[in-house]
Amino acid sequence: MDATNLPAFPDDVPTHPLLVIDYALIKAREPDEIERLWTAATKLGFWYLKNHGVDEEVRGMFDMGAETMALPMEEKMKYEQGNEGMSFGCGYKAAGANAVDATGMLDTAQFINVAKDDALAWPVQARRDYPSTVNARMESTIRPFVEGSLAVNNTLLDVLNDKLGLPKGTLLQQHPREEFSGSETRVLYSPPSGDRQVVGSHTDFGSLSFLHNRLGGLQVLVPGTETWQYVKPIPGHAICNLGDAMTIFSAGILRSNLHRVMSPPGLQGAHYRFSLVYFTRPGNSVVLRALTDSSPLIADAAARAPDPKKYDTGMTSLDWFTRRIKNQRIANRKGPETWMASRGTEHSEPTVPTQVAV
Ligand SMILES: O=C(O)CCC(=O)C(=O)O
Ligand SMILES: [Fe+2]
Repeated sequence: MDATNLPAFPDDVPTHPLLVIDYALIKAREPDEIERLWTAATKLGFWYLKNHGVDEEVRGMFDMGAETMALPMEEKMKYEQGNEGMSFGCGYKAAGANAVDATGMLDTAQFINVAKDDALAWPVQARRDYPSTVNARMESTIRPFVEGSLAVNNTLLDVLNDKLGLPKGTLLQQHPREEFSGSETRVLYSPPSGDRQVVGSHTDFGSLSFLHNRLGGLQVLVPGTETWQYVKPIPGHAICNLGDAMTIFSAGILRSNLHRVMSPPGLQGAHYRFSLVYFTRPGNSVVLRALTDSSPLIADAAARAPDPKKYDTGMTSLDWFTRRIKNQRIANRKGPETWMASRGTEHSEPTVPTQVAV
């Protein structure tokens, strides 16, 4: 996709302004910028990130996505992720393989997902095999993008760790580089889809998503409102959002907000849409529960939570991820209960921390 030939995001469509966080200042542990990140992470769980330094790798990944999506359907289907949630969601996902709502409407997005474990182990195959277009760019494009995204996400986790009052490195220990996990990179591809949902309303499954949008279409449901609002892509700005694992670890202090993808608005809606994400997810064996033993702030939030059981899931990260992936596959649908079984932390009330001014 040549980003320079795309129409601009329309002026007359309402958007939700995210806070712009400067990664260079976060890396320098600048206190005011950390405070702004904390505000974004606790209030909406979405923010723009500028100066992240991964732009060149992002361009290569969009090319990899275009090359992969251009393969014959028959070739892509050899790598389809399957209905078991077992191949940890990795590989290719055909359009219409997932439900977008409780009625079983079908999604319109194709995905190519590459596991972090495979990108880092290449040329050794750690988890599964991929189309030739992925293999061809594993070394030159995918591994550098994964490394760059890991550096950014790990820095953000480290800063949030300290703000949550956790002992140094606690959050990073939930995401060991060497342990297999659901961490992956994804290129999404969708045709003009009119009023249909491209990706249904969801919270992200893991900890932290590092998203790159060129066309609009991403929408968030801002807490306290009932209307979906577009997030406008800004060149050079990534969009970061927190996932369920962070809400659970923090007993609701950090927010994993609902979002979905629609066709891009205005003239953009006539174009095929590509987007790119790196998802940081906890190690497979990590049990998803509030880190109450490690932080008084989290212990206090858990004690005040209306339904503390929500933050003691009894599930490992692998179980959580498999449950969500599997129950959104249309082939596994029995009825609306399958959709409900695919849901995340979206029904949690936010727990406002007592000791922190926001
Ligand atoms: O394509 C986008 O803008 C968002 C994709 C997304 O939310 C996801 O893959 O989880
Ligand atoms: Fe998402």
